Amino acid sequence: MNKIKIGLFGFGKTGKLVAHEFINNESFELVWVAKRSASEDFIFASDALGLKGQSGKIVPISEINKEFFTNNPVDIIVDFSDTSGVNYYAPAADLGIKIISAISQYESGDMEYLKNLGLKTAVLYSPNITIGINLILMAAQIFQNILPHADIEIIEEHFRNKNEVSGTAKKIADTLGLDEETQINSIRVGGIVGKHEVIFGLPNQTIRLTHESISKAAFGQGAIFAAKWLINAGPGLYCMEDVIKNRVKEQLLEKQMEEKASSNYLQQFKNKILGLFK
Ligand SMILES: NC(=O)C1=CN([C@@H]2O[C@H](COP(=O)(O)OP(=O)(O)OC[C@H]3O[C@@H](n4cnc5c(N)ncnc54)[C@H](OP(=O)(O)O)[C@@H]3O)[C@@H](O)[C@H]2O)C=CC1
Ligand SMILES: O=C(O)C1=N[C@H](C(=O)O)C[C@H](O)C1
Repeated sequence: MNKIKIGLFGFGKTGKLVAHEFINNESFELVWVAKRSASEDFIFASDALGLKGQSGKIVPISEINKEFFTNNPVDIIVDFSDTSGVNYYAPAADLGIKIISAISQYESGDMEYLKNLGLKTAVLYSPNITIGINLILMAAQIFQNILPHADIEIIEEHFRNKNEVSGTAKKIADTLGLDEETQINSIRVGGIVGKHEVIFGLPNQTIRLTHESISKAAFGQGAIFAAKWLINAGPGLYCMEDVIKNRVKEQLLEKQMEEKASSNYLQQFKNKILGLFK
């Protein structure tokens, strides 16, 4: 089966781990990696990561344009750079290249821009692309519906020098209709990769939904999960919830088919047995 070709924006603290996951996944080929500055030391991302082969030619973002995309075709761009990465999406969308944007916080207006790009190609946006945090987000909405009177607070914990409030926490707050200014509590200590907790306070009990990214590899695994779905998606703007819901539907359908097949089999077996006594 043809491998899914990936172009990666960003080769920093997260991009390096994401590249590692894609290189080591046999369903994908990491074709190139674009970063802000040219690489002085390595030609390929695989070299920089100490991996065999020649995967992910490292190029400066200044080389990225329609001609580059035409000469270095990929199926999906995965963006772990920064908000400026969005400036390079349009020529890719024109060529039908799909886009996974994992930039955690966009400037105002950028989301509308992504929606417009979704008219041309499949665009998935996720401020936190781990499967786990998106399951928490889905569960938190269900809990809030069941417990409309609960007090809700969010705690987000990250590494010492993360300057901005977590984009993930803002998305959770926005989804639950919370006040970003007063109901998100940020902790910055050590090298915490990313931990989010949604606390539901009730008079006689407290419910806590917690997700912790132990390694940045979790973001690469989430991007892989998303890419395997997005490759078959039509134009539109999607989120991780769409991917997860689709997977749940597929699994329920498979289970229904299995049950139907087994009940048909049992019915045929019963008919054969009964036929022996006629
Ligand atoms: N959605 C998710 O699940 C997650 C999202 N993120 C987000 O990913 C982004 C990167 O995080 P992190 O790796 O920690 O940041 P770093 O600062 O460590 O890395 C940023 C990388 O992007 C490159 N870069 C900067 N601007 C551009 C550009 N315009 N085009 C291409 N490359 C560019 C930098 O290049 P150079 O090395 O040359 O300076 C660097 O390689 C952030 O927005 C962060 O919030 C992070 C984790 C999870
Ligand atoms: O900067 C990071 O590292 C992360 N940023 C994202 C955020 O701001 O929510 C996602 C993850 O928590 C890691």
